[in-house]
Amino acid sequence: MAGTSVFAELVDEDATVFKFYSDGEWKRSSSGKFVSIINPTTRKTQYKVQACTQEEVNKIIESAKTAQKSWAKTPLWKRAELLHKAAAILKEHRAPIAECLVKEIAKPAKDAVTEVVRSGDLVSYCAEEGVRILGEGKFLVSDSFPGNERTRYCLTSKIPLGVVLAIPPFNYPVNLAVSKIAPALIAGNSLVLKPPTQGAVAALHMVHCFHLAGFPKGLIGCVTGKGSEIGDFLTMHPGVNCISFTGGDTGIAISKKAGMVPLQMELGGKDACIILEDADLDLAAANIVKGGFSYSGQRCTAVKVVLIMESVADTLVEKVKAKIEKLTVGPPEDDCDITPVVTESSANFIEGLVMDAKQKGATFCQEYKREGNLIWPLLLDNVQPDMRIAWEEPFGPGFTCYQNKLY
Ligand SMILES: NC(=O)C1=CN([C@@H]2O[C@H](COP(=O)(O)OP(=O)(O)OC[C@H]3O[C@@H](n4cnc5c(N)ncnc54)[C@H](OP(=O)(O)O)[C@@H]3O)[C@@H](O)[C@H]2O)C=CC1
Ligand SMILES: O=C(O)[C@H](O)COP(=O)(O)O
Repeated sequence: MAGTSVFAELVDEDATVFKFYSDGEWKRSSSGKFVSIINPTTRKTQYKVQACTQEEVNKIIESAKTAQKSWAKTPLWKRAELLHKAAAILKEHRAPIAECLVKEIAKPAKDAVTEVVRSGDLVSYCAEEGVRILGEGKFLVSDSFPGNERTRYCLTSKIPLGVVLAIPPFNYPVNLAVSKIAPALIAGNSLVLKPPTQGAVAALHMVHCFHLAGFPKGLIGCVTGKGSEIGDFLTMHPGVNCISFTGGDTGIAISKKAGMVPLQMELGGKDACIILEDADLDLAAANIVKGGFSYSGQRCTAVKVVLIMESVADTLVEKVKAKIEKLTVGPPEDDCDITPVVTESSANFIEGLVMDAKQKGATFCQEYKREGNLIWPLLLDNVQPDMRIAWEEPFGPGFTCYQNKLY
């Protein structure tokens, strides 16, 4: 269970509020304020995390700055060894972390376990690749450019940036956090994590696995609080040397405010699947449904638009409809295919796109159905360019649009 056994020190005495991680210790915020994490299925408060203050953010960044100096001098093999250890601990404790993913973001139970295991594998992969890539350098000579003799030599090697700020989104709070943490650490940087509010408790458990692995004090910090409240303070902080962000339009705002630090931005999208006349339609239908509806469409890689050649469109739509009928809809604990979307505001946003499409004449292949945050899978045919859903990212169960006339 979350916050028990090796994770007991993450929670306060009454086991409801999770602490933040600073200078190698789990702490309560002096703010005395908390952020509630609402279970998308029950729509009740599941956990609470600390609403950290600006002073606490300053302290975490200061510790990260100090710790990074000696970490940069730590041999590569030693950095890799610690990462492999963290990966093993993460995988060993997959059950309680997966439970958090089920409760915080309604990820289907099996997929939640997969996310944690995959995260462990990614940490090990980064450790291995890091040893190879960072161990390499380049030797350049000067006579490659006209007019120059071979009288000068240049050696290049990769050096760390310093303090990396990592901000992942809710849909993979563990996997998209370690995909920032592991590369940053193996390269000799320190790391400050601001997890998404929905998914913060899973992320805190993951951070504890790095703590248990024995990383130096202060090298990793984890600050909790609403992005809208502490986000600007973090992203504009002079102690931050690099920002790695994954999420939606928030990334555009961060890019404008962040100033002269390297930015890594993985933002939203509108992924298209193109079906040609000679396609294997059974295979295409299976992949469209998998791509469009896994984790209820809340993946940046989800299939969101399908462009089909007119001659095969009707046959393919029928095949996709038949597969949609077989999807199970319900709570993540039952490992249903379609589970509640992450927040009520996400569900409202999705509903807004659907109603706009309805008003403008899209064909509904199923009846639209919603209960709380749970939205039944829906396929819209004959979507036209003036409909919002043709362009905006629903981040919800399917809404794969068939634009028969676009080919
Ligand atoms: N390209 C890619 O690889 C991927 C892209 N995505 C995209 O992510 C989006 C869904 O994720 P979602 O979590 O809703 O995205 P958001 O952009 O809403 O949030 C992402 C992160 O930013 C934080 N945040 C919010 N406001 C600020 C701020 N002012 N400054 C700094 N940080 C802030 C959030 O914290 P808090 O939760 O506290 O608000 C969260 O941790 C979709 O658009 C999807 O396409 C998702 C996965 C992969
Ligand atoms: O960014 C995302 O949404 C995830 O990285 C998607 O990963 P997947 O396509 O492997 O599920």
